[in-house]
Formats: sequence, structure tokens, C-alpha cells
Amino acid sequence: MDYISTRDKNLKISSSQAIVAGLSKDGGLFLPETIPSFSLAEIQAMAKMDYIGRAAQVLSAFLTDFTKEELTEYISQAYRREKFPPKEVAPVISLDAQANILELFHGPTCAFKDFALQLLPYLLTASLKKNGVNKTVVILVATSGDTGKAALEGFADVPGTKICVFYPEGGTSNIQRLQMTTQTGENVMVFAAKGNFDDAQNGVKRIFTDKEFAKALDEKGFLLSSANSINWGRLAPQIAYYFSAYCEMLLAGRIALGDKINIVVPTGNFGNILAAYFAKRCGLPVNMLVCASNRNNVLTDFITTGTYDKNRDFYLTSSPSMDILISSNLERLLFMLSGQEDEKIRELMNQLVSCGRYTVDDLLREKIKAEFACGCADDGKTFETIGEVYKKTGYLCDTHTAVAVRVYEEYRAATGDKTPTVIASTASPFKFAGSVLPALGEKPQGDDFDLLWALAEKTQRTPPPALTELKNKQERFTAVVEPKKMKDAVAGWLDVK
Ligand SMILES: N[C@@H](CCOP(=O)(O)O)C(=O)O
Repeated sequence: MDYISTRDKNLKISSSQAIVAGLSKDGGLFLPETIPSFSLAEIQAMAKMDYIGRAAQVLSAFLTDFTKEELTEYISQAYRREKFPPKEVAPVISLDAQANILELFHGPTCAFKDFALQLLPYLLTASLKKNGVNKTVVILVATSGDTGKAALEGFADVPGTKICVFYPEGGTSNIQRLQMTTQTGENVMVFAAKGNFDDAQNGVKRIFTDKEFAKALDEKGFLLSSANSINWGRLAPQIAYYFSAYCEMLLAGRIALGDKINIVVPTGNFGNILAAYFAKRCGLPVNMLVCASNRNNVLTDFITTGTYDKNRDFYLTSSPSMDILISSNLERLLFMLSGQEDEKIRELMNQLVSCGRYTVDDLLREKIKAEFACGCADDGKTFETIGEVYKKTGYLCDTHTAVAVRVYEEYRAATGDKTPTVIASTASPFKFAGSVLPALGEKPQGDDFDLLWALAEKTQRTPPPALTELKNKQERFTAVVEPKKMKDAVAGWLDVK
């Protein structure tokens, strides 16, 4: 299977080459030229497998220059019990007659990013070998909170790699920040960047497309790649957990084979919901995909009106991982729904750079609306939802999950849609104890760790050791850079002129 760029469909490479490259040189994103399909019988067979078997089944349909044995080996390593302690890697918990929570935060960094970022080091190092690349890969990451730590955890001390993460100064929860600044490993670097996530992401994208810098790196034996969802190797593993969720719903008798489900995803960079869209295109019976945003509701407006406009205030919210106004993966969706019209995508993305907005034509807008419902929840609604869900069901949501639950509740009330629904729960509530605890009616007192333990006591839950142990860890990275100086920061770290 070939992979093509959203900005030039004639640029064709293999899946392993797409993983090594991260971003296409033309600024576009790689995606498979054709979409594999799974029959209902195959989905039924997956239901009998464990998570590793299901993921191997899905990934081998996409990553065709890897054998199924190779993929099974990597997946077994990535999701082994010491990394994902619960018996089920991605459990599905019933919330009410229709709603079910897909818990994606049982990995080492307590966020859904672990599904891809525990696996990506295996895929990347194998991809380098397959393509005879002998360079040290330098992975650049922009994060609004979760990706950064997950990428650091995945790549720390992986031979042949170096990783550098930029997070927006003051734009993450304090626990998320500490997860990154205390990271151990000889090959890791972390910078706070002035500005917001979009500034950091733009800075990283600028470095990727800087030909002179690429040359200077090449001369020193370095090659750039990405661990953000612009890299196909990040998205593919996320498709698998939607298949797994369907299997879990089947096994629990909440649906029969062939019944459609809705999938609700809290998203900022549009990667996680795009993975759900891929699952649907592969044959997973899905009715509506519901895109949930926080107060940074650029996606809600886009899906509703067909105009994407990032010229608006940027808000820091209690769901920081979604504080994003430039949703990178939308480009892939537009490419797919427009029938691979690369020229049109180039034009739209140029408009986004030059004036911060673009409008899609009516046909494309209708296609988007046929697949995606949307909604947004500000912090007030988020806190209210955390409190109400806990009171009604005993289920404890983090702030991002609460955004999704609220948007789903409003969608269900407005449409009367009774389709069984899976809501992606993307992070542990203990990462955001400072917001979750007051939402349960408690007065927050003390530092982040006091809050974390107070939340544990209030809800009679055990907080993840990966978070409580941060209290005793040394902060290693304190440097702050201007977005315009990000390239210099990388060059200085690598000692490249
Ligand atoms: N929500 C992300 C932002 C980056 O998104 P990604 O999916 O491209 O990695 C984060 O937590 O960093």
C-alpha cells in the first residue's frame, strides 16, 4: 500500500518511509492511498482476540511493509502488562443506556497518547532499518500537555534516536509540566516555548520544512522526524482501539454484530477523531462521529458553517490538551472527503497560513456534516458535568472526557439519537486533580500533590504511581525559548551550526 501527501498525491512512499519522514517535504501529511476494509466476520473474529491480536490485525492492514509477525512482536512489547497494568488494555465502561466510556489512560503516562507512543519507537527503529537509514533520528514534538510526556517516555534512551519537546509556557497543567521537565534519559530535551500550542506547533513545522537546516543536520548525521499525529505512525495505532471498543461492546451484549455505534471524541488537533473516521471507512459500523471541543471551539464552528477561522481569542482552559486553534489533521479529512483533490488542499492550507481562514465549498461541507456532529463545552459546563456524572453514576471523568460527555449529552437531547455510543476518555482525572476536585465540590488546598491525594481520598481510588512519584523527582529542564528561536534551540542542543 502506498502513502501519498495531502498536497501532492503523486508523491508516493511506503508506510515505513512515511513513519520515518513524519511530515511530507511539501508541508502535507501522509495518508494511505487506499483504505483497507474489514468485513463483519473479521470484526467478529477480532472480538475473540486480546487487545494485542486486535491491534495486530488492524495495523497489518495499514503498515503493509511490515509482516504480521513483526507487528505482533512490537505490539506485544509496547502493551505488555508492566506498561499497561489493567487486565484489559482499553476497557469499555457502561455509563447509561446508551453511553459507554472507552478508557484510554491506563498506559505509563496516563493519556491516550501512550497507545501510539509506546509503539512508535519500535515502528520507527524498524522503519529505519527497512530503508537502510543509518542516521540518528531527531524527533521534534509540539505538545499542549499529553503528547510531550508520552513521546518522551516512549523514546527515552532508545538507541539511534533523540527527542526534543516544546510545550507552551503556562499552557499545561502543572502535573503535565512536571511529567515532562523531570524526564530522565540521555537523549531527551524539553523546552518551554513562549506563546500557545499553535505557536509551538508552527515552530516545529517551520523547522521541518527548512531545507538549509535539514542539510546542516544531514551533514552531522541527523534526520528529523515527528511524534505528533502529523506522523502516520502516530495515527495508525489509534485506529485499533476503536475496533477494540466495538468488540468490547459486542462481548458485553450492548450491541449485536453489524449494529452501528456513535463515537464521541474530545479533540484539538483532530487526530484522535480522524482515527475513528478511518475505522469507519475501514468498515467499522459507525453512525455519527461527534467532535467535542472546549472553549477553543474552532472545530465546532467549522463543522457547523464550513468556514475555518483561527482569527479568534485563544483561551487557556481546564482541558489544556485541547487548547488548539490550528487542527493539523483536518487537512487529511479534507483530502479524503474531497476525493484526494491535492490542489484544492494546497490552496486551502495556503489561505490558512496567509489569512488564518478558509471556507470549503458546499459539497464538501455537506459531506463533513453527514459524518460529523459537533459541540463545545466551556469550563463551567465541564465542571458541572464532572460533578453530575460522579453523583449520578460514580464515574470519575477528567476534564477532557467531561467535555466529550457534555457534548454528547447535548447532542443526544437535541437529536433524540439512541444509538449506542462510545465516548473516548483520553486522560486520567488525576492529571487534572486541581480542576476535578473542586468540580466535586471540594475546596482545593495545598500543592498539586495534596490535591491529587485529596481526590484519591474523596473518590476512594488509587492514584497512578507515575503521577504521585513526580513529587520526589528532580526537574531537569527549565529553559524557555521564543517560538522564533526554536530552531536555534534545537541546533544548540545538537551542536549543529
Ligand atoms: N493534544 C496534544 C496536542 C498535540 O496533538 P497531537 O495529537 O498532534 O500529538 C497534546 O496533548 O500534546
